[in-house]
Amino acid sequence: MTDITFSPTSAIFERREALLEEWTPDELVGRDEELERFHAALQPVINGESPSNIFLYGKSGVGKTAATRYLLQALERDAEPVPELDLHTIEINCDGLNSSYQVAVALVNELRDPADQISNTGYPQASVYQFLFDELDRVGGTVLIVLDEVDHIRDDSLLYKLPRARSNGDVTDAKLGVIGISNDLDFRNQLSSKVRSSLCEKEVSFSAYDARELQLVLQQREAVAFRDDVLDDGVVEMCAAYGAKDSGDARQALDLLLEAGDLARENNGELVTESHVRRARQRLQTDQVVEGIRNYSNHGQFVLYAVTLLAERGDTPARTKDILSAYERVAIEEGVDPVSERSVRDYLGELDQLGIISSTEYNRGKGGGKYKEHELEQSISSVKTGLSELLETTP
Ligand SMILES: Nc1ncnc2c1ncn2[C@@H]1O[C@H](COP(=O)(O)OP(=O)(O)OP(=O)(O)O)[C@@H](O)[C@H]1O
Repeated sequence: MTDITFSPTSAIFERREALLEEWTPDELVGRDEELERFHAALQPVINGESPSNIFLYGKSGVGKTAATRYLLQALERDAEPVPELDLHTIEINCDGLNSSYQVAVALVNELRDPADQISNTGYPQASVYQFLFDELDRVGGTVLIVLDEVDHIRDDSLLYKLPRARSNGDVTDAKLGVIGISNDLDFRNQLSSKVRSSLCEKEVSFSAYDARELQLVLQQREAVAFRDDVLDDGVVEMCAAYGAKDSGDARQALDLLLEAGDLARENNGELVTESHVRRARQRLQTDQVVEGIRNYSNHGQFVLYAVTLLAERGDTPARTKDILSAYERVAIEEGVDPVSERSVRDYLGELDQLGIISSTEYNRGKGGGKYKEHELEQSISSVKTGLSELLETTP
């Protein structure tokens, strides 16, 4: 291998990390309405009253976690000089902690000394709850517990117990407030009414970002992340417009700006242009497609592989019956029983919906019947990258 060297390049970025997920801005822009309602719901805390339980919901990347951290930091700062207020906040992400039991253990451990932690098994549920209530009383004062991705908890016993702990007399010395956060818009409706009424005393819904709000978010990061005047006119507006059209997710809009900056840097450019944004978007979409295929069911992947084989031979667009025969050969080679024709049609429908293939229906007129033709919507190489794990095991 020839000598490879790395030398720092600094024409584009000033602080690239300001575009990464972990970076927390000092000020949260574009969320005025949400912040106002959330702020009002937290007001009892600073008044020394019992906190309300608050439920935040909205799609992914709309600033729920960021808003929570931002407001709780401000609340902690303003509570500090108030002598009669002793405020504690705890944040737990419930992703990966799938039961009330596991979340309760995580909360106990968060409140306890590192030397005094408990394990995830071996105690009856009631004992773990008792540990938790004891810890809360020991800490005392006002305790706000943030349960991010709360919809990952499969049973609702903790969600019933915790918000009512004080009124039920389980906790006497601490004033407790639960802040539940969820991306799953159905979660709230699926809760039993008794859980809903206590967990969701105050609700704050977070709307998807529109293009104007995304522009504010991006401009705030641009000022920190990029060198002066490196972004060409229209770059921020374009990222914001794509972001609003795709999903209204700030994370995706920030990723797009980062990828555009990376592309400009890879090309040794001195400016990030709209053309970089377009290419960055294509790259990110390809990444998403590859990821989508990777996580797709086995038979779905076999059907897609059949379409890919036909595409490689130049036989696409192909009719459903031809894909069906190709799929059956693939399944047999893989040593699995093929699924029914009906299921293959369903997979083709799903792949069309996902934008991985495109399907067109033809009608041959009277007596001729209808038929469909399918072809890949994505490049053969990105589809094969997505199918790579399957292809590795194909004899
Ligand atoms: N208004 C904003 N101003 C600045 N950055 C923001 C804003 N909203 C979101 N972000 C950034 O976008 C990313 C995603 O935001 P956040 O994690 O708060 O979303 P969320 O609604 O909690 O969704 P998820 O559950 O998917 O995390 C974070 O990096 C965050 O810093």
